[in-house]
Amino acid sequence: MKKMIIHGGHKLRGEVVIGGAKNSTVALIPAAILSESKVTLDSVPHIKDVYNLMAILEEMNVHSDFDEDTNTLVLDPTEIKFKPLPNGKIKSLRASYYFMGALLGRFGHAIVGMPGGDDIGPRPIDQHIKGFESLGASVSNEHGAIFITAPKEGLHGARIFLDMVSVGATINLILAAVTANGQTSIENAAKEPEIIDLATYLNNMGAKVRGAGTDTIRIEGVPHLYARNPHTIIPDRIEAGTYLAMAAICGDGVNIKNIISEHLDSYLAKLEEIGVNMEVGEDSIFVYPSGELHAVQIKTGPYPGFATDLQQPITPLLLKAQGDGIVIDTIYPKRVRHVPELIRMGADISIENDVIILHHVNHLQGAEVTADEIRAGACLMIAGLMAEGTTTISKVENILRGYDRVVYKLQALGADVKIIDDPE
Ligand SMILES: CC(=O)N[C@H]1[C@@H](OP(=O)(O)OP(=O)(O)OC[C@H]2O[C@@H](n3ccc(=O)[nH]c3=O)[C@H](O)[C@@H]2O)O[C@H](CO)[C@@H](O)[C@@H]1O
Ligand SMILES: C=C(OP(=O)(O)O)C(=O)O
Repeated sequence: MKKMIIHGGHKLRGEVVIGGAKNSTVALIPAAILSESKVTLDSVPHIKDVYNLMAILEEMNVHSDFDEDTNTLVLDPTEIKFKPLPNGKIKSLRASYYFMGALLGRFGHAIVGMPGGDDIGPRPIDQHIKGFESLGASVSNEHGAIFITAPKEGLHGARIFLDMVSVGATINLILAAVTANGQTSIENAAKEPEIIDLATYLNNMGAKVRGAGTDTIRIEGVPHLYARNPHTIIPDRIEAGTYLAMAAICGDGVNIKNIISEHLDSYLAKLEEIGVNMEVGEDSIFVYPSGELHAVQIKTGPYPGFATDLQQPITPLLLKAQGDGIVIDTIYPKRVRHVPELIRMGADISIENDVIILHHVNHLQGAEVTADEIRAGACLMIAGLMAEGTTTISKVENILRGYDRVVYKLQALGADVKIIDDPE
C-alpha cells in the first residue's frame, strides 16, 4: 500500500494537461476484443485501471503494448483464447463487467466474477442482466460469478427499455448487441460522452451504432469488426473538474488544457454560480485567483446533469465559500466516505437524510486521512493542498486507479506532494 503526503498551503500556478477519460478507456479496452485486428488507442491515461485491464487481457492471450511516452496502447486480440474470469484482477475494478458484454459478443459466452470498484453504496447490475436476457442469453450467478450463454444460433436483436439510466448497462448492451443478429434498441439509455466515444470507436471498426448521446440507441448487428485506425480517447471531464476545483481554491492562475468544455456544462455553471473566475477557451480553461465565493446547492443526476463523480471534488470549494453549501447525490445517496475524513481536518459538515450540509470554515488543518474510494480521495487531496500543515492520505491506490500521473501533475503546478510506501 502507498500513502500520499501533502504539505499544504502552497499556491498553484502554471498549466496541467488532462488525460484521456478513465470511464471511456475502461470500456474501450474490453471492447477491443470484439475486433479481429489489432487496436490502437491514443491519449491513454496512466492509471491503475488500465494496467489491471491489460493484465486481464493477457490471461486471454491478448497482448498489449503501452508506450508511456506517447500514451499509445496497442492491443492485439488476433490470437485471443476464451478464458473464464471468475476471480483475480477482475475484482480490482468496476469496469471489468464490460468483459460480460464483450466476451458474449466475441464468443457467445462469458464467465465473469462480480466486479469490484468503488465502495459508494449498492451498485446492482440487474439492468445489464435483463438486457443480456432480452438478447436471448441465459444468465446465472454461480458462487459470485456470472455465467452468460447465447443460444446456439447466436444473440438476436431486441428492444430493451432500461428501468433506470445506467452508464454500465448501456455500454455492456452495446458491446453484446453490435454482433447480434438483427436490430437492437436501447431505450432510456445513458447519454454520457463516454458512450458516444465508445460508439465512435466501434463504428470505426464497422459497427452500426446510431443515436449514442440520445435516449435511444439503435444497433444493427454486423458479423465482424476490424479496427483500422487509431482511436483518440476523449479528455477526462472528471479529472478536469477536479483540477478546476483545485485551481479555484489554491490557484494563482492555472491553465487546464485538453478540455471539451461542453462535457462540463452543468459543472461550469455551478462554478460560475459560486463565483469562480474563469476564461473558457477552445480546448482549455484558465482559472484566475478567486475572489469572494458563495455557497450553492448541488444535486447530482445522469448526464447532462451534475456528475456524481464531481460532488466530492467540489466539496472543498463549498467549504471555502461563504454560507452553507448543500449536496444531494441522487445517483449514490451514500457516497459520503469523504465526510468523516474532512471532519478530522476541521470541516463542519452534517448529513441529514442523505443531504450533506457544508458549513463555511476559515481553514482546514492537515491530518491523517483515508481515501476509501477514488473521488473521496480526490476531495481529500484538494483539502490537503488547501490545509495548513501536513496531510497524509492512506489507501492512495484508490486515487491512482483513475488519476493520470497525479503526483507529477501536482508537482508541476508547485504543490508539495509525494507518494511513499506504506508498510501497514
Ligand atoms: C466505469 C464507469 O463508467 N463508472 C461510472 C459509471 O458507473 P456505473 O456504470 O456502475 O453506474 P450506473 O450508471 O450503472 O449507475 C447509475 C445508477 O443506477 C443504478 N443501477 C445501475 C445498473 C443496474 O443494473 N441497476 C441499478 O440499479 C446504480 O446503483 C446507480 O444508482 O457511472 C456512474 C454514474 O455516473 C459513475 O459514478 C461511475 O464513475
Ligand atoms: C465510481 C467511479 O469509478 P468506478 O465506476 O470505476 O468504480 C468513479 O470514477 O468515480
